Amino acid sequence: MSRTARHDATIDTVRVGLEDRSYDILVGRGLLATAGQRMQPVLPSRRVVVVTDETVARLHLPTLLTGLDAAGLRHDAIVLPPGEATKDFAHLQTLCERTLELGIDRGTTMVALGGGVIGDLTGFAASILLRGLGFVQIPTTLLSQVDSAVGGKTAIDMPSGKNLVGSFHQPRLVLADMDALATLPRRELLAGYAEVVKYGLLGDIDFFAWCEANGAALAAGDADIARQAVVASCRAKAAIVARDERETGDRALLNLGHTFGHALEVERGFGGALLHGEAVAMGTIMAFDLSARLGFCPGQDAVRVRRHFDAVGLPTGIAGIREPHWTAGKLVAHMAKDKKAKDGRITFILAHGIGRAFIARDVAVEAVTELLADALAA
Ligand SMILES: NC(=O)c1ccc[n+]([C@@H]2O[C@H](COP(=O)([O-])OP(=O)(O)OC[C@H]3O[C@@H](n4cnc5c(N)ncnc54)[C@H](O)[C@@H]3O)[C@@H](O)[C@H]2O)c1
Ligand SMILES: O=C(O)C(=O)C[C@@H](O)[C@H](O)[C@H](O)COP(=O)(O)O
Ligand SMILES: [Zn+2]
Repeated sequence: MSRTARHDATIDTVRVGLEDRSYDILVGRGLLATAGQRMQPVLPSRRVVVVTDETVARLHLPTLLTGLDAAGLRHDAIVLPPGEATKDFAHLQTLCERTLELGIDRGTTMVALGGGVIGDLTGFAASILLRGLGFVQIPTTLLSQVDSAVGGKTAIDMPSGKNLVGSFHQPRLVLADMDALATLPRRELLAGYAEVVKYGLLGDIDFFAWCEANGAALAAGDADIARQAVVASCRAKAAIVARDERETGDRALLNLGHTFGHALEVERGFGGALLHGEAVAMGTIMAFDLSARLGFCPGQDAVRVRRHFDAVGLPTGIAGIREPHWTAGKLVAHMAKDKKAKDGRITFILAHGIGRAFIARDVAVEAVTELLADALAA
């Protein structure tokens, strides 16, 4: 079975079906405080190393540690600086050295407590430490709950591109505690929402309509709407990952908005001026605009996508972030380093309409350059 889902009063369970690497995603409240007991069945020993960032450590680490104590688990914590700049080689080295100094063994489990930065970095460290440790994801941002904690892509950024060094390494459990979202700044909530909308845009027009109806409430902090969004997103991602774990086909659809978005992130630098989800929102609009220009997609669908991102308060154009030295050519050069590129050609995720994304390998670079030049001039 590729996935299952059941509901038991407060906790939803979504199964990621990957044979002997299958695992559950639990979505609900109070999961940090009960994490030790919930993790125990997937731990090879009673020892865990929690990795988090300074902000999350202050807000949520004490609750998690209480939960680990309650289950009698031995734990250490490693706290790193917050932000995208931490997802680099230097912090990977620090994390590996500090973990090894703790005297771990192959039965030790790494626990990522935080957003996608901590999850991607910790997952990658877990995949290489002692040639592979188990790890558990405890995502605390909307983005990490709906996307990065699920599916086993782990990575660090390189100066030349996003996620260019990494591995596929599935977690053994994902605990998405909805209580954690209560402390998340609105800008981060919105950035995560861009990846929620992605699931509707790539394959489910009804879910996009749900987003149009509920996005404003989610952005305003409605916890029940957020929970529904997390469950629906995890179901959508689990289904894709179960049929294409290593992105040999369909999984590339999850990259909708990312060919453009990653190029914007690299050009802007990894310092927080542009969040990943914000770049994905801008990139998704560009992908729909390009689809419309190339005649694949009705122009009204591209307008509808832009209108929704605009309505919830996500940035929709690059005017606010571009710097004077940016050119369409530079952005295209970044895209050429994208991991989806094949035989020297950039791969794009385009759409025949809302909910109908497809993988396009033969897009004329002139059309992309023209679109970017227009966006830069707007
Ligand atoms: N592996 C994947 O499949 C995948 C998918 C999507 C994105 N990503 C990656 O995820 C990263 C972005 O993740 P992100 O958006 O979670 O960013 P992040 O990890 O930088 O977290 C955003 C900010 O929110 C703070 N924070 C986290 N939880 C909080 C909470 N509960 N309350 C208050 N503050 C909190 C963090 O300290 C940080 O400053 C990018 O590097 C992106 O490439 C990976
Ligand atoms: O899980 C996936 O597959 C994704 O593409 C999810 C994306 O939201 C995420 O940003 C991912 O890290 C991008 O992957 P990459 O392979 O382009 O680095
Ligand atoms: Zn993403």
